Amino acid sequence: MRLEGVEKVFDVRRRTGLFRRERRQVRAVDGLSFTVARGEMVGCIGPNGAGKSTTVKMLTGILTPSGGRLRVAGIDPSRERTRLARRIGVVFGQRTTLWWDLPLIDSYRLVHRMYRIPDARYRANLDRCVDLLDLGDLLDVPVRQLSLGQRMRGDIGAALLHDPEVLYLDEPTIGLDVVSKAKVRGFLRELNTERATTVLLTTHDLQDVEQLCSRVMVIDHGRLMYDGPPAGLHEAGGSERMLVVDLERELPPIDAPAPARVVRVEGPRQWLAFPASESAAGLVAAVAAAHPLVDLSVREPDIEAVIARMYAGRAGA
Ligand SMILES: Nc1ncnc2c1ncn2[C@@H]1O[C@H](COP(=O)(O)OP(=O)(O)OP(=O)(O)O)[C@@H](O)[C@H]1O
Repeated sequence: MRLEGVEKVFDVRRRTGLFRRERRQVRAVDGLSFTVARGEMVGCIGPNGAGKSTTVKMLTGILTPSGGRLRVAGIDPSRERTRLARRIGVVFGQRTTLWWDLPLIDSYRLVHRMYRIPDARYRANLDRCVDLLDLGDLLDVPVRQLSLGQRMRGDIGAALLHDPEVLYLDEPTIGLDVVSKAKVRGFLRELNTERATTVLLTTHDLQDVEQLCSRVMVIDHGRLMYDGPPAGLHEAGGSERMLVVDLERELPPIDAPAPARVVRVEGPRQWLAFPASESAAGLVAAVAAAHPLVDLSVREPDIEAVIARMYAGRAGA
C-alpha cells in the first residue's frame, strides 16, 4: 500500500441566513505519504476529525482523492473499486455489514455467493474463522441478537471469507468489554502471523496499538505527525501513565521514587504520574512497602493527551 502526497478536500455549503449560503472547503487529508509493506500490521491514531476515516475510504475506493497518488495491491482504488474489493476486507466497528435479521451463517452464505468464492476455499476459511473467532455457537443466531463483541467477531469473519490480502479495521474494539477486546486482538495477531495479512487499523485505544502493532502512525489535520514504533510515541510525547492508589487513611502527598510524583490528592486517594515507557511494578512495590493499600489501578494515557504533549514538546524544542 503506497500513498504519495494524497489530498482530500470537501466542499461544504452552510446556510448562513435565510437566502445566504456560504461555501467552504475542508482539507480533510493534506498531503499524506506513507508505505505499508505486505504483512505489516500498522495502527493509525489521531484525534476526532483528523482525517483517518477519509483516508480509509480513499484506500477502499469509496472516495476519490483530490490530489496525489494512491495504490493498494498495485491497484488504483477509485478507478478499479470492484477489482480491489476482491483483494481487501473492511470492518467498521460502528456499523455492521451483516444482515440484521438473518442468522450469521446466512450472511456468510451471501458473502460466499457475492464474492464467488470457490466452495472448498469458502469452507476452509469458514472453519478457520469459526475456530479462531469462537463462532461455533453463534452461526445460527440472528445478528440482531448478538452482543456487540459477538457481532464484531462475526463482522471480522465476514470480511475474511474471501481471503483478502489487506484488511482495514476502523475502531475494531470500540465499545467492547475487556474479554471481547482480548479475543479480537488475539485473533488479529494470529491472522497477521499465520497469513501475513496486511492490517491497517484505526483506533482510539492506545492499547490496541501497543498490543498489536510494531508501527503506529499519528494523523492530525490530515497530516502525518509521527510514524514509528509505539514506544517512540511515548518518548516523542513524553507521556505519562497514572497510578491511582487508595490508602487506608488520608495522608499528605506520599513520597514516591523519582521520576514518579503525586499530582492529585482526594481524601485517601492519590494519583501518581510516572513515565509511560516504564513498568508500573517497581512503583507499586515501593508505594505498597511504605503505605498499606486498600486498592490500586493504573490508567493509560489517552490519545488526545499523548498528541497534546507531542505538540508541546515540538513547540519547546
Ligand atoms: N463527506 C464529507 N463532507 C464534508 N466534510 C467531511 C466529509 N467527511 C469528512 N469530512 C470532514 O473531514 C475531516 C476529517 O474527517 P474524518 O472522518 O476523516 O476524521 P477521523 O479522523 O476519522 O475522525 P473520527 O476519529 O472522529 O472518526 C473532518 O473535519 C470532517 O468534518
